Amino acid sequence: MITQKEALVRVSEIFGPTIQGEGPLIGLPTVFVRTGGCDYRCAWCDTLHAVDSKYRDDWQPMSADAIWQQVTQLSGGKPLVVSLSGGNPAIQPLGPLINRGHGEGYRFALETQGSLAKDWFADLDYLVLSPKPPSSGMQTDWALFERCLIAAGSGPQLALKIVVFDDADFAYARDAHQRYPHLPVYLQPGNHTPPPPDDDHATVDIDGVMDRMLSLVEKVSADQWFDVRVLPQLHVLLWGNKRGV
Ligand SMILES: C[S@@+](CC[C@H](N)C(=O)[O-])C[C@H]1O[C@@H](n2cnc3c(N)ncnc32)[C@H](O)[C@@H]1O
Ligand SMILES: Nc1nc2[nH]cc(C(=O)O)c2c(=O)[nH]1
Ligand code: SF4
Ligand SMILES: [Mg+2]
Repeated sequence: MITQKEALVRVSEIFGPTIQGEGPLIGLPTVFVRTGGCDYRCAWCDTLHAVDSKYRDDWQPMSADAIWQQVTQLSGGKPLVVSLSGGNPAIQPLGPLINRGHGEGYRFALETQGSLAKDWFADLDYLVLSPKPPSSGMQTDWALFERCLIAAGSGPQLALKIVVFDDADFAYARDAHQRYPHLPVYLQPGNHTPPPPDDDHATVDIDGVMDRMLSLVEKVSADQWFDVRVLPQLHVLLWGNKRGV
């Protein structure tokens, strides 16, 4: 008998329950599955330990079963939202994990930059697309982004979450909203003091982040951009750069 080898997921960390700190599900109790590896390298990435291949030895290849065991242990077997983040989780074969969790009443959200579309996006409950503004040093391929929307179809609830550091980023967010006026937009101020990957106790300049958030609110108001939400990274306000929260 031929048995098909199950594709393994490269996992950087699994943690929770905590609250979702960003975007449309902010405040909701959540378990995070953070995958390792990313096709981007944003200048200000706050999760380099799941991006830089220097840390790949820390990324465990895991089966859906093994991941699921940890998730259910953390949640005490009670269904909640599982947030798939990274790195870019779209690189990983996450379809079987999503199906497994749905069978037990869990819901799944995915955070991705929108550079890689997968058929299993249609199985998600929430797809949070976070295209990267100019300050990241990355360039958005909108055709690839579009493929993510097509793959998702009418399956998950969709949202755009855009990090804003400066005026050029704000203009980028405006443009993204014009491209996809049907998608709810969440703006979040950039953390200009992201942790170096080896030091999750690195201090955050919360005053600086809040200054940026305030100017974001002022820009939104001055622009009369009224169908948008401006949110902080709540977990950063609560725990700074600490990892695993
Ligand atoms: C670490 S990423 C992982 C998922 C995926 N690679 C992405 O970028 O959407 C999760 C979210 O954190 C945001 N993020 C990363 N670094 C940040 C920073 N320094 N300040 C604010 N948000 C940041 C990203 O833009 C993204 O919305
Ligand atoms: N609490 C909490 N909320 C988050 N929202 C997005 C996160 C991420 O790093 O992807 C994150 C995270 O790491 N922690
Ligand atoms: S796309 Fe996401 S995980 Fe990848 S480098 Fe950018 S912020 Fe970090
Ligand atoms: Mg983060």
